[in-house]
Amino acid sequence: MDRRESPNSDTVALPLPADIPTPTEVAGDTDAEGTVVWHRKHLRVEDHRGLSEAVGNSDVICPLFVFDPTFYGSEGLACDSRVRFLHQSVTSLARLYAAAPCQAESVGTNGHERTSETRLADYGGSEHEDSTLSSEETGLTVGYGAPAEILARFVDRGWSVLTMATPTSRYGKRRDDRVRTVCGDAVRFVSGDGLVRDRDRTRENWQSRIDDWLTDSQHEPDWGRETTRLTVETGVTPARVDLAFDITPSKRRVPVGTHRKASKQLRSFVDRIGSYPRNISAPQDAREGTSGLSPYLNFGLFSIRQVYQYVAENAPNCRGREMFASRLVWNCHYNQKLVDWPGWTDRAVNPVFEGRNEDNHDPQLIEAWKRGGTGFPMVDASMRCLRETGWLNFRMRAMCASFFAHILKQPWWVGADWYHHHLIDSDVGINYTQWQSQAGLIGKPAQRVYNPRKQVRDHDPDGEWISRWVPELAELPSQYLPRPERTPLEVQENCGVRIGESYPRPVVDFETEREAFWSWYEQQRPLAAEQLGRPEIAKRASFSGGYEAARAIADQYGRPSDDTVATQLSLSDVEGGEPQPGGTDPPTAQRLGGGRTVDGRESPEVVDDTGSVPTGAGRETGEPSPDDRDAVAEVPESADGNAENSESDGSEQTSIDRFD
Ligand SMILES: Cc1cc2nc3c(=O)[nH]c(=O)nc-3n(C[C@H](O)[C@H](O)[C@H](O)COP(=O)(O)OP(=O)(O)OC[C@H]3O[C@@H](n4cnc5c(N)ncnc54)[C@H](O)[C@@H]3O)c2cc1C
Repeated sequence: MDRRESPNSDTVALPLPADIPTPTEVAGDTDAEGTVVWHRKHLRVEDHRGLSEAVGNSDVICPLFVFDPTFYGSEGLACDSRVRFLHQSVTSLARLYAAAPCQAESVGTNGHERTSETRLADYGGSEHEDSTLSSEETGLTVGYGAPAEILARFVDRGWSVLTMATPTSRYGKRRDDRVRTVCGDAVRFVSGDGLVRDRDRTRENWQSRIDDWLTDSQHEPDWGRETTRLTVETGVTPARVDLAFDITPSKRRVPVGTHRKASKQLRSFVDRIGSYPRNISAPQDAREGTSGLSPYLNFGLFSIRQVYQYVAENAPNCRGREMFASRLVWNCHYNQKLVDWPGWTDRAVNPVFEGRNEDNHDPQLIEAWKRGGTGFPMVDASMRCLRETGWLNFRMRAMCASFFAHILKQPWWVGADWYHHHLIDSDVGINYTQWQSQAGLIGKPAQRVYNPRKQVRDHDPDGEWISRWVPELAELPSQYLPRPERTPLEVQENCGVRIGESYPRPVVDFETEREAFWSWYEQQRPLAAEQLGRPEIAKRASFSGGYEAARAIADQYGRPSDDTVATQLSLSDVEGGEPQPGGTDPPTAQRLGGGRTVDGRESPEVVDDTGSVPTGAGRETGEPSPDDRDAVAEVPESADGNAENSESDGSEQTSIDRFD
């Protein structure tokens, strides 16, 4: 296993068929049923529906994790620091299984030598951060190879396979399809994450479904049934894979992937949840002030529900608790989008915007953005922080994405892939959907454009954050940080910071590019809105307000009906004639409470299901606009009460008035 010569994804290394005993052999009972619990992302033993069902219905279980070579080759977009986090998490999971209170059997690869003992549970998890595991410490079978081929070997030996469904795209989707093909009825993907998969119109009553799921009892394995757990000792361990692929993490301050650390992080966050609302926006406050749970949630060391319920039971009733809970719902909301349309990673959700900025592709601008050399200090500090630590708060992620797409005018997916590579918490369901949203590819009537200079004044007025990440600006008096290029030469001389030499001038003119974007977006808006009126595009966009929300935008902002036919024809050209998923059902009326509608009529009613205060048409369409509540709360209000427009150099987002 060498990273430079990564094995073909069809390679099956371990375990070999001869290593796998049948359930009957393990249990010593001819009627014994055995289930492989295949872990992919939900790396935990609590609130895990697949595991609970397996323990409830089988005599023998075999928890399995497969290291898939594909993720270590060209399709593996993760940086080494995230790979290391995964390896630590798998190790920690193996230790949790080893401590599970069940009869434990293990077979070695050299001739079925069997050991057996009963272990006691210690669900606190281990402190160990290294990925080495002695045979006593592991209760997890670890394979290396193409998952479908490894699972098929278990199926051939009489095992069934249970796994938790996860929102996937690209390779993950192909892998799961292949597993279904190869294993047939022997494999079941169970939905245990609150997302809706069992209906076409997934957004109908979505909020009440998710509320029910969040407050419902957790799935707990009933170990008292005397289930036997089998471990096939394959010789593959996270440490070995780490070594074989020469995983060399270079980031600093990366969280450690163990269940114990995850629990500590959650407990410590609950102690400081009261100050969460005021720590969200400024990047230096957010580092310690938000929960820091995203990598643990992404790899599933906790379920969203476990965190939600722990906070509900242990945190004081305060605004911070409410805001945090709404963000857990956003996690589900964005992941539901990926369930509804796996194309989010590759194509613009609104066909009007397919290919947006591809003609402008400029490797030098992209490089300046990636390395933090754009001449906009807040962007540069954020991009350097991302590369060095693998984390940024929401506002800085959104600002850099907005800057990349609207001001540098570069293809959104290049930026999204860069985030996906560097973020320790990269969750395909959130990262790519957020990118498309920030890059304006959905076609919502109002589109936010962050102003990086305003962000300096609002969130780093003393330059603490900027000095840390852009040390060449540390000596520049802080009043010049929003626009270093306007620093008088005399001041530059005195402080020793030469703009254009030690720090770059802006790579583009912000105001010109923003104006160009606004007028372009204004032109595109009717076309984009009209597309949202098509059921298949509404399904893709997956607004929390469902089809009705998308239809409402189409009705209010789409072209007059006379133009509709011509527009649809030209738009299908834009789409390149690709097949459209979904049917053509007209939207049905939906009651969601609230009573206001986009066009002022009575029903259908739509609701903002996150409890946030969305901007522009978001509020009207039921599409949550993450972070807006905080943006509004934290920007001082101007005399006219319009918080967003209080800056002299223009607002950070297009106002809805601009379009009306
Ligand atoms: C362009 C862009 C890309 C993003 N990519 C990711 C990603 O890959 N993975 C990821 O977890 N978050 C992503 N986010 C959302 C958000 O920035 C992070 O969830 C948050 O910064 C993680 O830190 P935390 O756990 O301390 O957050 P907290 O504020 O403590 O939030 C708690 C949890 O709520 C969820 N959450 C918070 N904000 C959001 C949001 N806006 N949308 C959806 N869920 C949210 C996350 O699971 C998070 O861990 C992205 C945001 C943007 C603008």
